[in-house]
Amino acid sequence: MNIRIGTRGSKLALWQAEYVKTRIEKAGHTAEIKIIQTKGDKILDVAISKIGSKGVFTEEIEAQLEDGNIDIAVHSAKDMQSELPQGFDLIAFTEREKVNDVLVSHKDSIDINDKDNPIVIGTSSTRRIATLKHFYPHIKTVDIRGNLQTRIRKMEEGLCDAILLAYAGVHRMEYDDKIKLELSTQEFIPAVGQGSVAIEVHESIEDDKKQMLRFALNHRNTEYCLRAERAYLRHLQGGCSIPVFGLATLNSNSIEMEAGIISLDGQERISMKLTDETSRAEELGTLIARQILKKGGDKVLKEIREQLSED
Ligand SMILES: NCc1[nH]cc(CCC(=O)O)c1CC(=O)O
Repeated sequence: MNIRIGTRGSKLALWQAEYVKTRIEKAGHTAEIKIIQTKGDKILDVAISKIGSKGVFTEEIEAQLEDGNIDIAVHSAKDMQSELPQGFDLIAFTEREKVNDVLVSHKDSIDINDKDNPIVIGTSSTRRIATLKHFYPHIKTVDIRGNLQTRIRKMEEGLCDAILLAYAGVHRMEYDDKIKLELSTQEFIPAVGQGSVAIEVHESIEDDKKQMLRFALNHRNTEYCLRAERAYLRHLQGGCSIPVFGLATLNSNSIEMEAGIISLDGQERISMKLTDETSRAEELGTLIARQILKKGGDKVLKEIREQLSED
């Protein structure tokens, strides 16, 4: 079989597409990569949250899937909305990379606890900003956009002392030597889906192709975790600009998930941990979401939505 892979053209997106291509080839098939420009790639000077519509990085790719010009689209799982447009589905999740966030810097000494000379951290993620405000209130943050290469340049030009990023992306772009600190997943619980690559298809895909792709690309344990986390996100209706977090892990026969929400100012952080049978991954995600809402998450979520729509 030959699989046509659609992807954005960023370096990280291309790494993901190449990775998927190699896996398909190892399973004895062929694959080719088609780069697709999205609205999000063209508009670089406006905050994503202000471009407006959902799916600024996916619309054009989904159009190609629907028209049958490509068979699959490859995305960072964490960038995928919790509910896809009608007719689209995620059919595989690749084995998850280490899930931590890390501090990347060109400087030798980076001390996140130094209150006398607090470091300035570059990040645009509401989850990371709020988490820093909660656990490290002395730290200042500065907005930083662009791909990893651009962010590192801006940091080196003096915008900030360090940038806060997902280990997975830093490692894939081979900047490991700039990692100065690994944040604990107890404080910095990652974004839903962080570290895994998701395979999207349109429902018109042939069954045998779909099965081959699942066999070649899907990592079962990762899939259970991602299904739990995405169910959590779906129930909260959290988009990528809302500081919610969730991390599921598998033990021998059970799935454990810790998830929560944090107010934009970092003051209120609601989180909880629950365990269930692996086969009940989605129910677990939904249950945690319900409990979080009940524990005050509904109020925090409402506040966040109001604050985000004001700016
Ligand atoms: N939101 C951007 C994004 N989407 C995926 C990754 C890389 C790692 C991953 O796939 O989880 C990143 C960068 C980051 O958050 O540091």
